[in-house]
Amino acid sequence: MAGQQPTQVKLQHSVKVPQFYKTAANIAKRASEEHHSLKDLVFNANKHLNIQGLYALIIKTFHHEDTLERLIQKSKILKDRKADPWLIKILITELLFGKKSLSGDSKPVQAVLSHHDMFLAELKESEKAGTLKLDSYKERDSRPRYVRVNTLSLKVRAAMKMFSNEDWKQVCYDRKSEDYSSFLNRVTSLARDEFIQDLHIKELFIFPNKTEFYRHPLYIGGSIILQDKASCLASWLLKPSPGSITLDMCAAPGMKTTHLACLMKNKGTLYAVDSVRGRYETLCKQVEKHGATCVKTLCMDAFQLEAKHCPGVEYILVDPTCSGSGAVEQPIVKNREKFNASRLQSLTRLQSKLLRHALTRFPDVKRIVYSTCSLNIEENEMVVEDVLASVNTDASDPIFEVVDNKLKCKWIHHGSEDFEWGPRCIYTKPDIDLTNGFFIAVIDRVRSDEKNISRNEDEKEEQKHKKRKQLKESKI
Ligand SMILES: C[S@@+](CC[C@H](N)C(=O)[O-])C[C@H]1O[C@@H](n2cnc3c(N)ncnc32)[C@H](O)[C@@H]1O
Repeated sequence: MAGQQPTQVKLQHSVKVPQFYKTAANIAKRASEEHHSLKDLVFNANKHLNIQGLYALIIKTFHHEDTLERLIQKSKILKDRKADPWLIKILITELLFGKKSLSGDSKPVQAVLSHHDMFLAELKESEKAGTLKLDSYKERDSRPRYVRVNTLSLKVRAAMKMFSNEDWKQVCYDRKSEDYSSFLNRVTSLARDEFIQDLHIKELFIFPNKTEFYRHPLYIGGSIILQDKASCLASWLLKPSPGSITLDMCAAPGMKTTHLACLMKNKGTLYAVDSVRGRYETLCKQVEKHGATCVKTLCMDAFQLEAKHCPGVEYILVDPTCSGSGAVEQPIVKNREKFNASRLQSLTRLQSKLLRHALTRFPDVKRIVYSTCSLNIEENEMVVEDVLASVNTDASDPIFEVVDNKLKCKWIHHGSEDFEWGPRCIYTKPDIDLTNGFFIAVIDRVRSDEKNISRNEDEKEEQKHKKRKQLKESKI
């Protein structure tokens, strides 16, 4: 009997590190060292894995990164071992700050387990000595919790009432006369049982940092959405009118799409496009969950998108893939030079191409919002400058212009003064605005583009001709 035991143990304990941890380590490494967007990497991971759990474990690893590096150094766990340092960090995080257990017979798991007592003792000692350093990463995320009411299923007043019935106390102020700095002071001093309506976006409520809403019935039922204020501002500044035709060119996972549908009161048509299948599927789920019935989703490359796919588009949101350098949950780039050299260039190329496509392919468009969650001028003002210069061929009589936005007097950070129109854009800054870092430019058509219109007329004529020819041929 005793001889059978090892076989049973082997069946339960794999000698391989579970795929979940390997994926987590790989994503953490790429997000940290190459500065890929953490959210993009997680969303694009193998969909058979628990995506939410994966994201949570990586975030926890970043939260504790300083501590983990100290433990690795003190334990010498990596010495004489070929193990991937990120895998070791992920495993220690799971053991100390996550599930608090690890299973399997793989060498990295066994190595981490063999240091368990030492890790615990070390943590205890630093805590006693008061030297348990708070991670810089954790300190950075002092943002409050933003809760956007899905006005397609719940009125703002009704939501206020529901929260008040749950014993939340609403901080009241006069939204018309309040200045932005005093408002920010109110937000920073929210008590644990208080919430406040946002100064700019009336459907947005602000709760204290890290208030848990994932199990709240309003969240589960799709009546509230947990969306950072900076992200809400992009759709809010585009403000498509109800009944209009709008295009969300880089839509997944759909946070801004569902907000746009609310602003349009589900009237008109909102085309929501994304080219990555997995992300597109999430977009469809979000649209359905939040009752955004005016949305038509399209899984396609935005560069293939022409006016015939979404006729009459008046408003366009261009929110492309970016470095995510403004996102608070994004780890600090360790190898900035490597990142700058390789990735920034390809990102800015993609961003310019998408914005140019939005400006030149849709003859009825009157307003475009370009936004990124990056604080790099290369991905923001420089992209806008580059595209406007190529589209406005006659600089003295431009077709498109960056215009002032509704935040003019109630905002602190604007775009760079190195660009004549820079101060008309806005930046949100984590330490000031208590949001993710974001850039938003509102671009209006100020005159029609005759060349483009005539080209479109030509295209229409050509299509009519083709149809007539096909009809003739089918009759013969
Ligand atoms: C920053 S995310 C958009 C976030 C989204 N607007 C939201 O608020 O939830 C950028 C998206 O652009 C998509 N994307 C990138 N290049 C694209 C292209 N050529 N055509 C369509 N979608 C593209 C990516 O798949 C990604 O989902």
